[in-house]
This record gives sequence, C-alpha cells and structure tokens, in this order.
Amino acid sequence: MDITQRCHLVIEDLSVARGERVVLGGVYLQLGSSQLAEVTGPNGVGKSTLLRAIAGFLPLRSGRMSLVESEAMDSAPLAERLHYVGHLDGLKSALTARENLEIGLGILGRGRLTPLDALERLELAHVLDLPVGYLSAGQRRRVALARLLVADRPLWLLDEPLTALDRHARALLKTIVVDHLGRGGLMLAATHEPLGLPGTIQVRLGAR
Ligand SMILES: Nc1ncnc2c1ncn2[C@@H]1O[C@H](COP(=O)(O)OP(=O)(O)OP(=O)(O)O)[C@@H](O)[C@H]1O
Repeated sequence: MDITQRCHLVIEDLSVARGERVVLGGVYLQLGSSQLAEVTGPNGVGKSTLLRAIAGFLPLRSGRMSLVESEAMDSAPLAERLHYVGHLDGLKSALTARENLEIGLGILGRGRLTPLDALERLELAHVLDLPVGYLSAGQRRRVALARLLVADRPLWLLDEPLTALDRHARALLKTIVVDHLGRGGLMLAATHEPLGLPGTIQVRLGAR
C-alpha cells in the first residue's frame, strides 16, 4: 500500500435535502482501504446526491463524515483527499487534454503520473495536444478519468463511471480501479451498471 496511510471512510447518520425535500436520511456507511462500494437504487433515489455530499458540493442537513487515517499525520479536509468524477466531465473544451490534466494537477496537488502517462494508461496518448472540444463523448470521459491518475488521492467517488465507455475502455477503467484498490485506495461508485469486481460492497438505496 503506497497511497498514504491506511484510511477508513466513516459516514454516520447523513441527511441531505435538495430544495425543501430530504432526499437522503440516516445514511451510515463504512469503507476501508482497498474496498470498493457500489451505490445502487432506482432513478432519483439519491445516489448522485450521496456522492456529491461526500465530495463537499452539497450541505449536510445532519450527520458526520470523516476519512480517518491509521497514523493520523495528515489532517487535510476530506474534500482535499478525494477525487470526484460526476456526470459532467468538468473539462474545458477549448483547452487540450494535456492542459486540462495540468489544471487538475495544479488544483489537486501531489503529482503521481504525468498527463501523458495518465492518458497512456487510458490508451489516449494521441489526443494529448488536441482540444477536448474535438473529442468524442467516450474520449472526453477517458480524459476525465485520467485525472484520477495525475494526483494521488485515496478516495475516489465516481458517478456512473462506465457511461460512454466502450467495452475496451471499460476494461481499462477496471484495471485502473483494481490498481487503485491494490495501492490501498478506496472507491465509492454510484451506478446502474456494476463493475463486476470481486469483493464489492453493495449499498442499496431505497431498498424496501
Ligand atoms: N438541484 C436539485 N434541486 C432539487 N432537487 C434535486 C436537485 N437535483 C436532484 N434533485 C432531486 O434529488 C433526488 C435525488 O437525485 P439524485 O440525482 O441524487 O438521484 P440518483 O439516484 O442519482 O438518480 P439517477 O439514477 O437518475 O441518476 C431526485 O428526486 C431529484 O429530483
């Protein structure tokens, strides 16, 4: 394990409102190093809301969240120790793939792979100097996912990670996820299409 100390994500009694409505209430979740959890459930049940709340994009109505490190040397806020890849890729169309990844590096800090190496892992090195606006939906998605590799952060939050990816790119993503988990990382994915990795923890929202 070389990402950082061993980590443990603890979510207790989390409630989140969207507008006037409480969308998530009383959510408890624990996730340790090298664990992947998949959040599933019907449309509108609150999967994206859960990930966005953990990422710090939505205020909590109540509850607590922390990423506890076994040797608690690093007290950086949770939002600085995670990567979030949502429905929107967050890429700037006028900038090249390299420039987009360099921005990511600047914001996210602690470099791991260069933009070129990260794109190579997603077999997309040939688009390095192309504006992202020239890319297909699946290629853009792969650039967004390459961000995961340019800065080292223990917790990955991926919303529908397989969207727009062809079969080969899905296999590449799975390899990257397995590598991340193997390095001691944690991952929470909201999805209607499970990655199918062994040992995945299932978190079903809206279960009756
Ligand atoms: N900006 C918003 N303002 C108010 N309500 C919202 C907003 N965004 C989402 N919601 C509501 O919050 C609820 C949960 O939405 P969310 O996107 O988390 O669901 P989801 O489980 O991810 O759905 P899907 O499977 O369709 O992606 C939905 O009822 C939705 O209408």
